[in-house]
Amino acid sequence: MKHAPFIAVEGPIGAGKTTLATMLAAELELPVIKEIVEENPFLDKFYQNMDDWSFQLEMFFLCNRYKQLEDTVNEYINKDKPVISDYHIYKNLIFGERTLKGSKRDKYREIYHVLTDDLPKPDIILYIRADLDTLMARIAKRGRPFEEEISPAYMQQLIEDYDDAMASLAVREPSTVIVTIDGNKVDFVENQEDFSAIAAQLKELMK
Ligand SMILES: Nc1ncnc2c1ncn2[C@@H]1O[C@H](COP(=O)(O)OP(=O)(O)OP(=O)(O)O)[C@@H](O)[C@H]1O
Ligand SMILES: Nc1nc(=O)c2ncn([C@H]3C[C@H](O)[C@@H](CO)O3)c2[nH]1
Repeated sequence: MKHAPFIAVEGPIGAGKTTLATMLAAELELPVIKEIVEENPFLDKFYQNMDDWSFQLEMFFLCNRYKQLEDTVNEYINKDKPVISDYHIYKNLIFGERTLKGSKRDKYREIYHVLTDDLPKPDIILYIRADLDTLMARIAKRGRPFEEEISPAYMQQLIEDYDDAMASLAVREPSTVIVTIDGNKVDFVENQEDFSAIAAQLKELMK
């Protein structure tokens, strides 16, 4: 790669993004950027009533991620240092298109593009796919109280939205390398060989 890569781990809720990004950062000695979850004042309310709270929540995520991306650009990308993040800012659009309706969705889409279109995007995406049963089990095991309200229908929709979004990103931005990881079969937590294979592939891509 001509410049130090910007790497993002993506996938639906509970796919293992933070887990994998943290493990890869330790293995490859990369700085890691993580989503701030616990301080989000709207998540709890959103899961109880999505229609009432989606705009506040999506705007909160967008503003936070915009700030984090700005910092990442200044601290790493402009200094040609590699970095790994446990999300891609594009996920704002994946969620926003699903949770918002009508004019709020139109306004949000516009704001998303105004804020992010001129900012650097990840060169490499590690996309973790997993089926509904696997994801619901992981979310339950993790046990965040506000996520008890997550319905299988919402999750199934997100799984499909993520597949569509990654396919359209591959067409729109062919220079982005997307590595798809089958999270049902590949177990980077319990199986050292599985983790080593992902780390080796990433090292190769970073050259
Ligand atoms: N391959 C795996 N095998 C078993 N457990 C896993 C695996 N990957 C993640 N987990 C567990 O599943 C839960 C969710 O993982 P994690 O928090 O990394 O997901 P995430 O994709 O970052 O979630 P979110 O979308 O909410 O940010 C955690 O309890 C984690 O320990
Ligand atoms: N609606 C919505 N929009 C987002 O951009 C977004 N990003 C993450 N999440 C949810 C998933 C986990 O519950 C929790 C932690 O990732 O927050 C989101 N929800």
